[in-house]
Amino acid sequence: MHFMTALGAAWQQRNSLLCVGLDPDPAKFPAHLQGRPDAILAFCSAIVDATADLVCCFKPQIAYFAAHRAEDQLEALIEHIHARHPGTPVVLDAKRGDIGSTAEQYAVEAFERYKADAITVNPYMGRDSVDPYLAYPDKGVILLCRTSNPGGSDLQFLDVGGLKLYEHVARLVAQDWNASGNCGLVVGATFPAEIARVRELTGDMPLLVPGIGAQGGDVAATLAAGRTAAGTGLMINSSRAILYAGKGEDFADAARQAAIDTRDAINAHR
Ligand SMILES: O=c1ccn([C@@H]2O[C@H](COP(=O)(O)O)[C@@H](O)[C@H]2O)c(=O)[nH]1
Repeated sequence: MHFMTALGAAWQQRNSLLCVGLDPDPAKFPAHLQGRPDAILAFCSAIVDATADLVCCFKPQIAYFAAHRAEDQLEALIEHIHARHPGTPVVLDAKRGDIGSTAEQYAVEAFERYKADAITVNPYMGRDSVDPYLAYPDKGVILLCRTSNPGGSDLQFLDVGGLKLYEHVARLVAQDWNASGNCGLVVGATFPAEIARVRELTGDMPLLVPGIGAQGGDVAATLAAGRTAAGTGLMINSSRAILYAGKGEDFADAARQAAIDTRDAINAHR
């Protein structure tokens, strides 16, 4: 199924714009999982099973798996999501960016090895570095635009001929790169004014919005700036605030409650 079709269905059927980010840090795992060789998979699967009915997508961040030589557990986790929670899109947060021949390998890794439904990509090496991902028309290609970190302003706020660089990226992607209708953009919840500007430039393009929860982004301002007329258009990510809501054996129940609270806080402003 096309990523955008699956995302649209998840928004409607789950009545949720919440994306749960899967950033497993073994140092923060509850004691009973510590030391298990499959701890990352066990932790993430429990979070997924506890929250799947509350989300429009999951976003595993590849660094948290690769850093612990746990790519096999990432593969198994995505297989688990597709098998147990069909119709739940998986956005692989990899922020890839390289010349075309290398990008082809990254695209195979994301879409064929991991079977992700979408990937985050850094657009700053230009169109030919993104084409290998766009060549999979059913897969989502979510390009960094206005990132949530303070240092994002160093480059993304530069003036490039009357527009800020992030505005240029938003317009370029919306008007040129999105021929297959499979592009989205990353815009941080920490910058609601820029969410509004990106929404203005891109129509109803889906926006992946990290930065609520641990980074302190404002939910109400995010919704006011970024929701579409249909009250959707956003994948609002929270990772640490949900994953580590509890520290004990009931960590998945605590994560579920945190996800319910976050989904409801988002829905209160749709
Ligand atoms: O601009 C960006 C792009 C990506 N991220 C990623 O989102 C999550 C945020 O985690 P929290 O614990 O909810 O802060 C993480 O995987 C980042 O790599 C981002 O924060 N900002």
